[in-house]
Amino acid sequence: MLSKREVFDGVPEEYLSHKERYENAIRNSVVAFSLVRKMQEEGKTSINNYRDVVGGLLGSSVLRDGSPLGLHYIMFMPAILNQANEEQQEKWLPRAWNCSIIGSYAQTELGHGTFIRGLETTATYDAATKQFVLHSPTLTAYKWWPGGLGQTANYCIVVAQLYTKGQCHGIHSFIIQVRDEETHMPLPGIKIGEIGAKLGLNAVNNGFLGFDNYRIPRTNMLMKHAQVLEDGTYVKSRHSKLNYGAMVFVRVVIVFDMVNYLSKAVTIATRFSAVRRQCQLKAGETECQILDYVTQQHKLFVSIAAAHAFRITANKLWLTFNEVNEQLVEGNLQRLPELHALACCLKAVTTADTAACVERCRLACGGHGYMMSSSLPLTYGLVTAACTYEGENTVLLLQTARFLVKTYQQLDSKALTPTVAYLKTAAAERFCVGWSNTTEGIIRGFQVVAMRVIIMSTFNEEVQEMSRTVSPQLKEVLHQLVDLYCTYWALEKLSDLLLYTPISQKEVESLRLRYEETLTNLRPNAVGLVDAFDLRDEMLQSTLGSYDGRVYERLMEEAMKSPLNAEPMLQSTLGSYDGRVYERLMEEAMKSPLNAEPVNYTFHKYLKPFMQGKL
Ligand SMILES: CCCCC/C=C/C(=O)SCCNC(=O)CCNC(=O)[C@H](O)C(C)(C)COP(=O)(O)OP(=O)(O)OC[C@H]1O[C@@H](n2cnc3c(N)ncnc32)[C@H](O)[C@@H]1OP(=O)(O)O
Ligand SMILES: Cc1cc2nc3c(=O)[nH]c(=O)nc-3n(C[C@H](O)[C@H](O)[C@H](O)COP(=O)(O)OP(=O)(O)OC[C@H]3O[C@@H](n4cnc5c(N)ncnc54)[C@H](O)[C@@H]3O)c2cc1C
Repeated sequence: MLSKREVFDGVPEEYLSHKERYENAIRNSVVAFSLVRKMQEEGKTSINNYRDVVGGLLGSSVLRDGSPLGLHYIMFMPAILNQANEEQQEKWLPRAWNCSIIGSYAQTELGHGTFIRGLETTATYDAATKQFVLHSPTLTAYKWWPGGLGQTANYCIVVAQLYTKGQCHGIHSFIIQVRDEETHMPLPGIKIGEIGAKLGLNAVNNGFLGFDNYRIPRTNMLMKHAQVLEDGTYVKSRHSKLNYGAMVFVRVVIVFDMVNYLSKAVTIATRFSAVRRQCQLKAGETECQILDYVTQQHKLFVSIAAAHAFRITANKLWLTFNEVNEQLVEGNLQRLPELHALACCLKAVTTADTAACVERCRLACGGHGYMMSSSLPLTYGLVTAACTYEGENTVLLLQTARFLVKTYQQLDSKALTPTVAYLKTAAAERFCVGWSNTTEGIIRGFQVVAMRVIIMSTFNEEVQEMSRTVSPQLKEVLHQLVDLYCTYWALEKLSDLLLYTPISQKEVESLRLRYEETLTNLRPNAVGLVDAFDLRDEMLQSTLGSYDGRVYERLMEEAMKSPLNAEPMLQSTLGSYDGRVYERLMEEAMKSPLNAEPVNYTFHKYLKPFMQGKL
């Protein structure tokens, strides 16, 4: 539906100013998300399947550098669903769902991201007026990063330290209006703006937000789990981490996003490698397709396998997420720590691997991969952001490690849930069972090492299952992909396997041979495998990766669109000699042209009619 709409104006985004990019993004987002509303009216989408619909739109080329409306769907609505009581959901969800209000999620502050218990924003209950007073006591307490908050959202979920009857009860969430619904002007007591240009996601309109003793009604605290009664009495949640549910949801969604980005990148690089010819094996011969070089296959094929492995794992994670949430509704919190550990681990592993794979795809395209028109630099900008947002990867891996160590310590006393059941056998098998160079053998080795096993065994099990119903030819290719994924990681993580399993030098050598043979066996199907991702040219938006292979013609056509470039400046807000990091970040943010006016014209022209259902 999107590709039939007139959303592109023909000028590559790279040549637009920061402000124009925002304005373009609002226009395109309104067109794209009005489709969600249309599908909703036609009964084609509901709150239950909107992950697919919204995920698809956000991953589409129309919103190729992100969307200022993304957070509204990805975090604002899920936070209301997860943290608001029934009455609050009835009040806010219909308005959010039809976009008559647009929201963001404001948790991170200028001085605090990972350690959320250390947030500085306060929400102090005033029983006399039945209001909370929101305040940012310092510069480092300013909210910093929330998507769409700069000039787009008029509401947001704010995470703040709750004070009542003189006591702090830790961080809680509040729904807060930041702009007037009619004029879109910031409300008194609210200081709001955009944080400025970034490595990628420049259309997202990430914002900052400060409060000057700003008052909201008591009922704007999200009270599904913990409550503040009218007289200021605090009622505790049955589990302090239930309020973190929206973060867990987004971590699951991110795994799906990575499948999308990885399949795009590897489609572009594989198609290009079939077109590109470089070097002669013998003088006078035609130059070779670079896809025929084993080194090139080594760069690319693991990404094809990983895209399938991640998709299968994402689906399984989604099922687990829904199962555990159903149990939470029934009051059973037993699997919450497992879900948290799984979501942290898979978000971290898939974003880190995707970022590495996308960069390899870019390098695999040589100089042309460095062109913005290849779409690979932009894709890298998007995936590397995911290594940081929604929980920095190292920190998330430490959360999973904490859960694994705790589980391991209780191995004999506790029944293990399916995703960690391998710990029991792995502990018993360590060094006792010999090494085997088969897929199952490698998985067993990784169970001992306890790394990446989730993804690998899920991929293997699912392919075994599929093999029962598909043609022998397809079965063979699917098994080659699983083999490739497992042998690749066995060779990458040799030091772990050498430390913790009895793998021998001879077995390592034969593993290398097996890996190279699998690359060669996959070569004839490489282009077919990426075609099978079924990504339309309009979605890829790449000069290198289009289906028809007109790489050189497209590169020239794109080059012809270039105006003269302004010279870039080399400056850093973070690294100056005087250490005025936060002051400089704020000074730079204030230079953003978007902050020069309190309301951008796109609000009146697009957002407001959209929010009022007139578009
Ligand atoms: C298109 C996509 C757009 C995406 C836009 C991006 C949006 C954002 O980035 S929003 C901001 C996201 N921010 C973060 O993700 C912050 C990361 N930090 C955290 O999640 C947490 O602070 C933490 C997990 C690193 C630690 O939390 P903390 O409260 O300090 O934890 P404690 O040390 O007090 O307790 C640890 C205890 O709690 C368990 N736990 C932590 N989180 C959860 C959870 N979500 N669910 C269940 N359990 C959780 C943890 O496992 C520990 O348990 P025990 O070992 O039993 O003590
Ligand atoms: C593109 C983008 C969009 C975002 N969107 C939003 C949004 O919509 N809403 C929102 O609220 N936030 C948002 N964020 C903020 C994001 O959630 C944080 O940046 C993220 O949680 C990491 O926190 P930080 O920046 O404070 O990093 P830090 O925690 O300061 O990390 C810096 C370094 O310290 C290390 N480190 C930190 N703690 C530990 C530890 N305990 N042990 C070992 N190492 C540690 C990290 O590994 C990292 O190497 C966004 C960020 C980005 C980049």
